[in-house]
Amino acid sequence: MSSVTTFEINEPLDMHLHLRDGDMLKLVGPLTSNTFSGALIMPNLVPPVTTKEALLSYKQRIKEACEGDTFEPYCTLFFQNDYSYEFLEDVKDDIIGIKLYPAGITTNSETGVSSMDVEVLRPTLESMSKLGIPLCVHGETNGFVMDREKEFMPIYESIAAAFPDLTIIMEHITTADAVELMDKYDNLHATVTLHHLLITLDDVAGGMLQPHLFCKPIAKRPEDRSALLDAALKAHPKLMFGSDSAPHPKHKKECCGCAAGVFTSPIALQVLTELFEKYQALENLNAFVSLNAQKIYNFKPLTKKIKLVKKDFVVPEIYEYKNENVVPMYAGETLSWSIED
Ligand SMILES: NC(=O)N[C@@H](CC(=O)O)C(=O)O
Ligand SMILES: [Zn+2]
Ligand SMILES: [Zn+2]
Repeated sequence: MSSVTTFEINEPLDMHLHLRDGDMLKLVGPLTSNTFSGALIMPNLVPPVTTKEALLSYKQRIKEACEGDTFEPYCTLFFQNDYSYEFLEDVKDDIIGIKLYPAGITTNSETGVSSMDVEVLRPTLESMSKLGIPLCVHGETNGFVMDREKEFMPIYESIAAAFPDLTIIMEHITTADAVELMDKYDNLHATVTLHHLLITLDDVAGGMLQPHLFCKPIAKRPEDRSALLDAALKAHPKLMFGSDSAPHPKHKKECCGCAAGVFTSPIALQVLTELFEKYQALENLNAFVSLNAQKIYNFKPLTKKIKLVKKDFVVPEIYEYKNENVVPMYAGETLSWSIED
């Protein structure tokens, strides 16, 4: 049996990424821009990105932090019920989509929408649909934590049915229900993270509590992980890679009241390669981390070829810059694939 020792990924894209701001942005930005051709940047800053000025200046700060002529930040706005058609028309070419958060459901979502009623959301969604602006959604209710995504499925259905021309992305799906729903409406798509392909609730809380694996939505059951993994390994055309890499400083994770978010940027491509190799699905990896997103969002990314080699990579215990720091998933562990320098 021949075993693969090198693998090339073209134009890797991370379609759900948190880069934060200030020194944290300077710390984590390069850890994505070194290997990815582009990424969809989440707008949940404090305060969230809701104006053209905030959007353009954030994009500029990202470009500076990422020294990016080889990395494109695809920015998003934080959904509001009262965006006017004229405003959206004006900002359309500067964004890849708009991110909708139910109020208070996850990190920095306090100013999200308080009703998911289609009629309440209609004005903004109608304009987005007309202008061809995709809608990205954090799809969780405020129900029992393991059922929040499942309970959100009827809401996705109501939006998908009411706005058949609106491209909708169910962000960071974690359940078999969401995988199933994706095929029911032409306009429904999804991102899935690396960690949700790997872990279940058992890894988070089955033994000693693992704060670095705590995120929203919480990791679910083995059967959910299997459904996600099956869809990813076959590069289901409506599914894209979105790391949801969400850095929080170590003291906000290793404490009482741990912040939600798993930091995976520096290990994402190595671990994806390991995973797709393990299941003999490497031929589908380029579609999962790039081509599917290009088709769904209809764009051409910057050219970038990343070569992975089968060589041990010891994941740093911590990444630091000035007063900021962040602990990556698999800190201190050894991965079997590395990025070639
Ligand atoms: N996923 C998370 O647990 N946290 C994200 C927010 C989000 O994507 O919901 C963050 O911004 O920290
Ligand atoms: Zn989210
Ligand atoms: Zn996120």
